[in-house]
Order: sequence, then C-alpha cells, then structure tokens
Amino acid sequence: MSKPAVKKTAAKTVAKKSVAKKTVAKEKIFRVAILGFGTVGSSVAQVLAAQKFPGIELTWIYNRDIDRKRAHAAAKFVPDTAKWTENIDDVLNSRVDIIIETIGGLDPMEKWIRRALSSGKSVVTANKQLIAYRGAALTRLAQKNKASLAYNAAVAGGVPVIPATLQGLQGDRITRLSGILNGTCNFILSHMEAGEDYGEVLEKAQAAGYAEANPSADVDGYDARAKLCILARIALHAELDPDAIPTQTIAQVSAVDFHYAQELNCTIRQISRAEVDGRQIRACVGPMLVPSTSPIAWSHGTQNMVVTSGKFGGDVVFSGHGAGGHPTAVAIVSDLLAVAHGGIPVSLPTKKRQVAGEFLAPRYLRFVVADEPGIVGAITGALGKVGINIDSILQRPGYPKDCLPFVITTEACLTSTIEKALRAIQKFSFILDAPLCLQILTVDDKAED
Ligand SMILES: NC(=O)C1=CN([C@@H]2O[C@H](COP(=O)(O)OP(=O)(O)OC[C@H]3O[C@@H](n4cnc5c(N)ncnc54)[C@H](OP(=O)(O)O)[C@@H]3O)[C@@H](O)[C@H]2O)C=CC1
Ligand SMILES: N[C@@H](CC=O)C(=O)O
Repeated sequence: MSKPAVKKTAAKTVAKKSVAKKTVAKEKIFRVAILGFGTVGSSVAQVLAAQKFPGIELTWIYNRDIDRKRAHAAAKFVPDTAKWTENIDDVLNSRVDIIIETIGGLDPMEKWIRRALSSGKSVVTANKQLIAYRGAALTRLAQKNKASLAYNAAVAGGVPVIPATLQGLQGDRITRLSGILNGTCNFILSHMEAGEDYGEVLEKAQAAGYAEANPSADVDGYDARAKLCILARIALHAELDPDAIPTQTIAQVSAVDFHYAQELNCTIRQISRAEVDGRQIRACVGPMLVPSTSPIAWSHGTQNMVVTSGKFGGDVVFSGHGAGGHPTAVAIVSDLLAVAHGGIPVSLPTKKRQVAGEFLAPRYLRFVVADEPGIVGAITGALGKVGINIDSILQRPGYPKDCLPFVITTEACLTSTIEKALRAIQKFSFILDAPLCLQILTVDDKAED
C-alpha cells in the first residue's frame, strides 16, 4: 500500500522541480540596447517605460552627440541603470542580448548588425532599406548564429503586416500585393485633397517625425519600393532588386489634379503594386487615381493599407498607422517580446525574380499647354496612332490660356504604349510641362488562378 504513496511524492517532487525550472527560464533577463535615440528610438524607450515588460531590461542607449540626447525630454523614459554611449563598440562588445536598431541606412548599419548577429546577439530593426537590400543575407547570418533578426517595423509602421503574413498567410499562394506603404505620402496627398499646399504639408510631416532623414525617399517612392521588396520576399517568396522597381514621384501632383480626380469620382494616393506574372514580378510605385468607393481612398493622414490577394484565401486587408514614433515603437517592442519569448517566424525558400514595370491600366493624362487651335486633335491623334482609346476629355473653364491644364483619360493600355505616345506628344511646341501620367486603379482586385 505504501508504494504508490512514495511514487506520488516522487512525482510531486519532479513536478515541483519542473515548475521551478520553468520559473527560472521565465525569469531570464534580456539585456536590450537601443541604437538611435530619435523619433522611433525615443518612442521605444517610452513604450518600454510605460509597460515594464517582465524580463526586459534596457541597458544601453547609443547615439552620436549623446549629451544633446540626454538633455532631451524623452531621456526621462530611460532607466537610471542604462548607460549612454557614443561609442558603438561599447554596445557591440557588451553582454547585450537584443539590439534595437533605429538609426537607418545601409552604411554603417549593415556592418554593425553583421557584427551583432555574428556574436549571437539578436537584432530588431525598423530599417527598411537595409532589409530590402540585405535582408536575405542577414537572415541567413542570424540563423547560422542561432540569433533572431526581426523587422516588423520596417513595413507599414504600426500595422503588423509582416508578422500576420508570416504566421497567418504562408498557407496561401499570394499572387498580388497592393496598397499604401508610405505614411508621409499619404499624409501629404490626403491633406492636398483637403486643399493644403504640397510644400507646407511636407514640412508638417517632417516636423511630426514621419518623413525619412532625406524626404526624397518618401516623395520619390524609394521608401515604399523598399517596403514592397520586403513584402514581396515574405508574401510572394520573390527576391527583387529594389532599384529595378519603377518609381514615380508625388511631387508633380498638384491641386488641379485633385480637382479633376474629383470629377472622375476618384482621389490620388501613392500606391505600391506587385503581382506574380509567370516567372517575373510586375511591380511599380507611384501616385495613382483611386476610385472614391475603394477603401484605399479612405486612408487619411499616416494610414497605410495593404491588400494581399491569395489563390485560396482571397483578399486580406491590413490597415493602420504606417509612420510615427509610437505606432512604430509598438511594432518594435512586439518584435522584441517575440524574440525574447523564442518566437520562430516561418521561413519558406525564396527565388530571385526579374521585375517588369509593364501594367495594363487605364491612364489619367494631365497636360499643361499654351492654348491654340488643334491641340486636342494633335494629342488624340498621337494616342490613336499607338492604338490607345480615349475615355474622356476634361477641361475646366477659368484657367489662364497661356498655361492651361486639361485632362484626358484613356481606356486600359500598357505602360510601354502610353510612354511611346507621350514621347511623341512631348515634342509638340504647345506642351509647357512634362505631361503627368497616372494609372487609374480599377476595382479588379481578384486573386489570380
Ligand atoms: N519615423 C517613422 O515614422 C518611422 C521610421 N522608420 C525607420 O526607423 C529608423 C529611424 O527613423 P527615425 O527615428 O524617424 O529617424 P530619426 O532621424 O528621428 O532618428 C535617428 C537617430 O539616429 C541618430 N543617428 C543617425 N545617424 C547616426 C550615426 N551614424 N551614428 C549615431 N547616431 C546616428 C540620429 O542622431 P541625430 O539626432 O544626431 O541626427 C537620431 O537620433 C529609420 O530606419 C526609419 O526608416 C520606420 C518606420 C516608421
Ligand atoms: N517615412 C516613412 C516612415 C515609416 O516607414 C513613412 O512615411 O512611411
């Protein structure tokens, strides 16, 4: 009779030990460093200070000119126990477990992150340029050194499109991605839609910390195309050369385009698109006309929106704030917690793919001309010559005749065909500015078979 009792006691002891072990494991402290104490880095410190996550200890802050940073109001969110340094070796040679990189750019960040991963430190980064150009190699380096590389914040700021795609959509065959991937451009264009001036709104976006260090990255499309490449890697399993993706600036969009877009029941947004086309990927980034009935048109301010189209699951929409310190810090801290809790993202093989910039789409063409008889005939003739069919011609009264903007919309045509027609049109003597040519998005967002 006594045997089972002994067994029970032994089992209890084993159970107690394993609980104790788990408790010890749970209590592991992850030492964390933040590189870069700017908009995002200081917000990370604030989010960490506000929530005091168990097992996370902020131990280092690295930045240049550290006295200036320590004097900043956000420094109060950094615990007294953390050390401040302007020497990167202090961090890279320390016993830090996880480095949060919020500086940006390729050089020297690639070198520093390589050093961190090679010594088994995990890295959480918001650096979309680095991940777009070097993400595949850095991920391999992390895996080789049993470290983690997480970059949820590099695409769409606070919208968890990367973790959701990695954990929730890898079972589908995604064939198409489209949407708004740059908060600064969305902020600018949605404010212009409400009548504000391009230059003034860009300044507001910079002051609020939404824009990149060089805002050309935002307005000229380089930031969005880096994000598109990252998404193409995880959703389409395609490695793309960011430089091969055609980008168009939003700087040429003016108030008159919003007036004409409104007459067409549309608005204008910077759109990023990538679609599987056999062994290549069609991709581009630029301002486009979006029907007012499309949810994309309802994105205002820093909102981003990504639509993925899967063969089996159909369309999935992600939306939220794509720029700003706090939303981005949420993505970073979530990555930090996932790394500390041992989360292993799904990692399917990827293939290098060529980029094609050819899209079949209706076009919005805005011309600025010195008015004279025969202009419409000359332009429509040039379009007809390459087989492009016109859908509408819009000319509002009241503009000066010596600098007259008017619009032609076309039926769906290929990018190369419209470009050929525009090269011919640009030679006409009445053309004052390079014509603005924008794709018009249609509601044809179905997954391919
Ligand atoms: N802002 C946003 O909404 C988002 C930003 N990101 C990404 O996050 C990263 C940081 O962006 P953000 O916080 O806006 O940028 P900030 O310019 O506000 O912050 C960058 C910080 O890094 C410091 N820094 C820059 N270069 C160096 C260097 N060589 N050595 C040491 N310190 C340096 C800067 O110091 P100093 O003050 O002296 O310039 C600054 O404190 C970028 O990769 C960006 O693309 C991602 C998503 C959203
Ligand atoms: N400058 C970027 C910041 C986030 O990635 C943007 O405006 O989207």
